[in-house]
Amino acid sequence: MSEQFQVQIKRLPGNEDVPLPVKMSELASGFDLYAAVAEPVILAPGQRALIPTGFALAMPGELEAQIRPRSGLAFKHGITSLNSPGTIDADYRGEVKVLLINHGSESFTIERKERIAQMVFQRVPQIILQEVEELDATVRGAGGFGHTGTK
Ligand SMILES: O=c1ccn([C@H]2C[C@H](O)[C@@H](COP(=O)(O)OP(=O)(O)OP(=O)(O)O)O2)c(=O)[nH]1
Ligand SMILES: [Mg+2]
Repeated sequence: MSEQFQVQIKRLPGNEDVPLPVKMSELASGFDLYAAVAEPVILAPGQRALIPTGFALAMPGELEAQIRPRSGLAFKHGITSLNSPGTIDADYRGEVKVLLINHGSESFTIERKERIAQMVFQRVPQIILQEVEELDATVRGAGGFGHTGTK
């Protein structure tokens, strides 16, 4: 059994009909998120919209939640999360929202209670940034952005 964490979830008023996030298989990484839009939202090609989920979270301080796209929506319709992975900070108590964009060639309608994205919890190590005058030398040095190949 892997490590377990208690994460509190609060359904926001008026969303009793919207399912809370759910794992679709036993070992799924993510909890699928359901749209809590009052009315269907039509996303024309190139358009983006902030989609409410109808819930808020309180998680232990060593965690974050990431909002990731659903690959099926991306593959079939070009619908993805624009700021992927979206970051839900442990101290955020507002409604979790999903920033969707339509990269497809046809309009896509987001209906209430439709599964629009997934939420993966991650451990975030506590980091103390230490300012120094010099960094240690490495073979790579400052090489980056494709310097190891021609493409
Ligand atoms: O996909 C997302 C991304 C963020 N948030 C919420 C939770 C997160 O804790 C907060 C801030 O997100 P972020 O730090 O990415 O945005 P920012 O533009 O830096 O805003 P802020 O100045 O509020 O930190 O917004 C969402 O609900 N969904
Ligand atoms: Mg921020």
